[in-house]
Amino acid sequence: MTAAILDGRLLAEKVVARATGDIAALGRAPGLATVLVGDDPASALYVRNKRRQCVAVGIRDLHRRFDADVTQDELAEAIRALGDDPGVTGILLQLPLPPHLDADALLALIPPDKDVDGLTETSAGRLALGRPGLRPCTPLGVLELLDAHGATLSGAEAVVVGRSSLVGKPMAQLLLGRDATVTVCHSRTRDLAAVCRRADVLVVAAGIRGLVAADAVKPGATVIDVGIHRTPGGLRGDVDFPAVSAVAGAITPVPGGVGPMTIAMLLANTVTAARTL
Ligand SMILES: Nc1nc(=O)c2c([nH]1)NC[C@@H]1CN(c3ccc(C(=O)N[C@@H](CCC(=O)O)C(=O)O)cc3)C=[N+]21
Repeated sequence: MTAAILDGRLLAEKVVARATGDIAALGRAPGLATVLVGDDPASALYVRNKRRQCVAVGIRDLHRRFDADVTQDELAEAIRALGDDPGVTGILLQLPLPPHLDADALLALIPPDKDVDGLTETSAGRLALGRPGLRPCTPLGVLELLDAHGATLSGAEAVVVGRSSLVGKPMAQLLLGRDATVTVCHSRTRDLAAVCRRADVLVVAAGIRGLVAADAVKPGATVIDVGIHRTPGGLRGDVDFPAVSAVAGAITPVPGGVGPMTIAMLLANTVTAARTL
């Protein structure tokens, strides 16, 4: 079998087109404040892509950049100011931060209704309790990919590999919200391959290159690869793509899978936040 390729670039274009229409209907431009600290090249690249796409759909680009040695207090003051600014409808604090900064304390300063990344305690609590709120972009993008493919989630066996606050945990909760039977695996999971083999829907967000091999995939399963690793041969994911695509029913490529969807859902969340503010 050769798996169907779930094209994240194509689907992202559709989500972006929808956001563009929604912004036109809104009648006023949302404003997204991206906050970048230091000059990690990967973070700088992601933020640049986010800003470029914002501008393309009619979101005002309210970028703030800080040197790597910025103090907690300076950054806190800046985030508070963005929170108070009515022209700022969304705030994204790019992670990771340099080790001397307390990311949780800074995230806590983002007003929940401007939390377009869905990472504040309030947003996480709303998701955990099944209440309306802003959801983290990457898991939301994964759900869009699954829906566009026509994957059945209700009653399905879903396995999530990874338990981060950014992806694994919210992913599991979103899948639960869609009535999947959800198992979460992590670095201490005994016989990872055996658990993964149960999955109809397998979402891999472990941050370990090539972690999931063909023997961890049930024939016909839908495999979503959230990993992203820069190698001499190009970008690779957490899934051994050549081997797994011979077994799976559908699979996301890296690049061109989940990554573009993450940015598209940020734009969608920015529209949602602007509408409710
Ligand atoms: N507060 C916060 N929110 C985030 O959403 C966030 C973050 N911090 N920190 C880092 C991760 C990573 N992330 C990606 C976004 C887009 C691509 C993306 O567009 N990837 C392209 C390839 C781009 C490339 O060439 O590197 C693709 O997969 O096709 C990848 C990764 C968002 N993150």
